[in-house]
Amino acid sequence: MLSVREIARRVANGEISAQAALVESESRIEARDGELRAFASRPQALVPGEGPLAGVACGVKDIIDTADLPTGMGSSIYEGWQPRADAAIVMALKAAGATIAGKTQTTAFAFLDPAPTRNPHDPTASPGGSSAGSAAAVAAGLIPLAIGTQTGGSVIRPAAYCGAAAIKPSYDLLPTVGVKPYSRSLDTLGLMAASADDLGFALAALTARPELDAAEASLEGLRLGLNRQEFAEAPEPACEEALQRIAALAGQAGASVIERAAPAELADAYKAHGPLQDWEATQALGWEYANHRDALPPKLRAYLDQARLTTPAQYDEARRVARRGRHVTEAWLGEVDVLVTYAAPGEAPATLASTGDSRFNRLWTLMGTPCLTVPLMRGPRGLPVSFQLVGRFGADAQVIAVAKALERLIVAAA
Ligand SMILES: NC(=O)CC(=O)O
Repeated sequence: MLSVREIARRVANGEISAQAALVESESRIEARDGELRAFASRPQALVPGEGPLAGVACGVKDIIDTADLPTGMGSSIYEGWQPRADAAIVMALKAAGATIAGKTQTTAFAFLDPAPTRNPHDPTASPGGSSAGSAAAVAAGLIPLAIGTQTGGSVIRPAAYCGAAAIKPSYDLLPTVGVKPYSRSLDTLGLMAASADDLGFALAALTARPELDAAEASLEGLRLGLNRQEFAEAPEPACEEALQRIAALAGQAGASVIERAAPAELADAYKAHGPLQDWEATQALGWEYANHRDALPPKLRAYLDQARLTTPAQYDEARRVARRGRHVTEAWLGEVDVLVTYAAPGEAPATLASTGDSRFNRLWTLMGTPCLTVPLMRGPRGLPVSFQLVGRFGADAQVIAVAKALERLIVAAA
C-alpha cells in the first residue's frame, strides 16, 4: 500500500514532485480499477495542492459533496447530481494540499445494498460496506488515503475485510457538513490508509491538531482491556484467534491484558442503536422514500418500510439508553488505557451480495468513542482478519499511539 507520510516526506524534501506522486496513483488506478471498481467518478486530471498533504491522492466516499465531481450517493436517484459546494471535509483535504483522486463507491445512501466494488484480495468476495470503494482503493495500493463514513460499521468493517488501516475518530472530530446524513446521532467521518502512523499523520493535518500525529506509545505497563462484546453473536474462530494473537503480542511487550466484560448498560445501548437509527434514517431519507421509493435498492426499501413505524417514544427511550451508555462507557473505559475487541465477524463474506455485519462496530459508533483497526493476519480463506482498538471519547491520540506500537510488534512478528 502507498504511505501518506512517505509521500508527504518525499514531496516536502524535493525527492519527488507532488505531480509525480499523483501520477503514480493515477497510473495505479488506471491499471486496476477496471476490475476493482472502487471509483464512481474521477476528475479529468489530478492537480497538486500545497501543504502537508501535497502529492497525496485521496478518495472521497460518494455521499460526500464535491463541487467539481458529482455526488451520486450510490443511487440512480442522484445520477449526475452536482453539488454547488464542497463538503467541509473536502475543503479540509484541499487546504492541507491533498488532491481528490475521485469519488469512491458507496452502498446506496451508505446502507447495506452492496456497491459494485470487489475485495482486492478476492474478486468474488465482498469488500464490505458502506465505504467499500475507499477501503478497496487503499488496500489495493491505488491511493494512500480515503475518506469513509460510519453509522454502524462502515469504516472499520470494510477496512478489516480489505486489509487496510482505518480510524473512526471520536464523534464529530471531523465535520459532517456536506455529507448526506443517514442517522445524525451516529454518522461519523473516518479515514483509511496503510497504517496507524499514516492515519495519525493525516488526521493531524486535517484537524489542525498536531497531537493526533501521536508518538508511538510504550506498551510496558499499558492496561489493555480485552472485550468480546458478548451481547453480540460470536464471530468466526479466526477473529478470536486474531484477538488472542494481538493480546499475546502486547503481553509479551509488557502490557497488562485485562479481560473486561461489558457492563449491562452497554448491552442495552447496543440494542438501542437500532430504533435510534431507524427514526433518524426515516427522516434523513424522507424525501427519497416519498418521491422515489421504487428506485431505492431492495434492502434499503424494505428497511425503511419497517423503520418508519418507529414511534417517538421508542426513539426517546433509545436516546436515553444511549446517553446512559455513554456515561457508563466513559467510566468503564477509564479503568483501562485502551480496549481491544473484534473488528468484524470474520473474513470478508464469500459473496458480493452482502457487505457483512456491523455487530462489533455499532455500539462504539453510538458511544462516539474512537475506534481503529490495522491489518493483522489472514484467515482460513486467505483473506484479512484484524482487531479493533477502542478508546475513551476524545482519546484519539492515545488510540493512535497504541496502534502504532502494536503495528511495530505485528511487523516484527511477521
Ligand atoms: N453506514 C454504515 O455504517 C452501515 C454499515 O455498517 O454497513
